[in-house]
Amino acid sequence: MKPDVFEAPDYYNLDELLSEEHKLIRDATRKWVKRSISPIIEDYAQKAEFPKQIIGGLADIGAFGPYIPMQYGGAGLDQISYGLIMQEIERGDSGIRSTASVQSSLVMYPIWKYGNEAQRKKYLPKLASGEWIGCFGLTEPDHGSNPSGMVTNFKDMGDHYLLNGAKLWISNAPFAQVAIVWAKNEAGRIHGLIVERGMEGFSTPETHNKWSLRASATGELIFDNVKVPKENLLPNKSGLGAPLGCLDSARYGIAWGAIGAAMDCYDTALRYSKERTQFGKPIGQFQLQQKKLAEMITEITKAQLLAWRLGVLRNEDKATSAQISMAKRNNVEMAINVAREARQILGGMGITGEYSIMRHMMNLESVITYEGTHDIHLLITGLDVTGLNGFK
Ligand SMILES: Cc1cc2nc3c(=O)[nH]c(=O)nc-3n(C[C@H](O)[C@H](O)[C@H](O)COP(=O)(O)OP(=O)(O)OC[C@H]3O[C@@H](n4cnc5c(N)ncnc54)[C@H](O)[C@@H]3O)c2cc1C
Repeated sequence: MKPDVFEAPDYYNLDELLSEEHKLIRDATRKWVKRSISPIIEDYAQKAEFPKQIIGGLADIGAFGPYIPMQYGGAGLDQISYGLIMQEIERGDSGIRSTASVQSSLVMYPIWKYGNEAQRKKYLPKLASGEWIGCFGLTEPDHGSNPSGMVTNFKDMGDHYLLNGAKLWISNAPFAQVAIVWAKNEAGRIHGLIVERGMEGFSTPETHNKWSLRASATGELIFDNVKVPKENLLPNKSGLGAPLGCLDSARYGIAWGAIGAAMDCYDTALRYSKERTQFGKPIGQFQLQQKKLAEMITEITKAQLLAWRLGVLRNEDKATSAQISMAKRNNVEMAINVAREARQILGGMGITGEYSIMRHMMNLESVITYEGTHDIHLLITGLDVTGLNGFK
C-alpha cells in the first residue's frame, strides 16, 4: 500500500501525467483546504452559512480566476491546474467549490471573454483578489433547463437600459457585489449585463431551508426597473451561446471537483473499514465491503482519466461542449454513488456530522442538478451522437 493512500487515491499513477507545477498547485490547495476548510465546514454547513472569512484564502490559492491572465489579476494557469484546484476545494466541500466556480467561470470568464478592456480592468482585479464576489443569473423561476425561454428583459432608454425580471437559485447572490445577468433586449436577443449591488430596484433575497450546499449562499435576483448604465453591457458576445460558453468552463471544473468529493468519501470509508471491527474482524475484510471499496476506486480512477484527458483537450482548445457534458454527468454521478456506498460502510456513524460523507452526499444532489441536470447532459450526448434532438 502506498503511504499516501488515504490522502489521494492515485491507483493508475496519474501523477506521472502531471507537471511539477501541477503537483505543487494541487498540494498547496490540499494543504490549505485541510487547514482552512476542513476544521470549520461542518459547523458552517449545520448553520447554513457561507464562511466569509475564507474569501481571502481562496483568492491567495488562485481559486478566483485560475486561468485568467495575470495582467487582470488572475493566476494565468492552465486548465489542468484549474481542475486540480477545483478537485481539492471540493474535497473540502462542494459549496465552497461552487463559490470559486461561479466567481471564476461564470463571472470573471464572461467579463474576460465578452467584455471590453475597460470592464476587464474595472472588475477582474477586484474579483481575483476577492474584494468583490460575483454571481451569475441565468435560471428563472419558470425557466431552468430551458434558459432560452427567459423573460427577464431590458429596454434601451437612450442614456441607460431599464432591466426587469427575476432570477432564482443564484449561488453567491445574497452577498455578491456584482451580478452577471442574462436578459433579452427588445428584439428578443440574449445579452449579458453587469449589475452592481446598490443599483436602485435591485434586490437579492436569500433562499433558505436547503438540505444541500448549506455552506453556500443561494438567492434570488430581483430587478424592478433597474437603471443599468450602457457601459455595463458585455459587448463582445450575445445569444444563448454566450451564457453556454461560461457554463462549459464551469462544468469542466465540476467534472474535476466531483472527484474531490468522491475521494474524500472513499478515503473516509477505507479508513473506517480497517478500524471498525464486527464479528471479530475489521469490516474491510468482508467481501461485501470490499466490493463497495473496489468499485469506488475503479470509478474514481475512470473519472480521473476522463477529467485529465478533457483538461488536455481544453488546453489545446479542442474540447467540445458535448465532451464536457459527458465528463460532468459521469463524474458527478460517480461521486454521488461513491458517497452513497461510503455512507453505508460507516453504518450509523455515516449519518452524523462527525464524518463528511453525508454532507458530500447531500451537496452532490445540487451538483447533479445545477449547470445542466443529469438528464439534460444525457440529452446533449444523445444529440451529439445521433444528430437527433431529444429535447423537444
Ligand atoms: C443550489 C443550487 C445553486 C444554483 N446556482 C445557480 C446559479 O448560480 N446560477 C444560475 O443561473 N442557476 C443556478 N442554479 C439553477 C440550476 O442550474 C437549475 O436548477 C437547473 O438548471 C434545473 O432547472 P430547474 O431547477 O428549473 O429544473 P427544471 O428545468 O424544471 O427540470 C425539472 C426536471 O425535468 C427534467 N427536464 C427538463 N427538461 C427536460 C427535457 N427536455 N427532457 C427530459 N427531462 C427534462 C430535468 O432534468 C429535471 O429532472 C442552481 C441550482 C441549485 C439547486
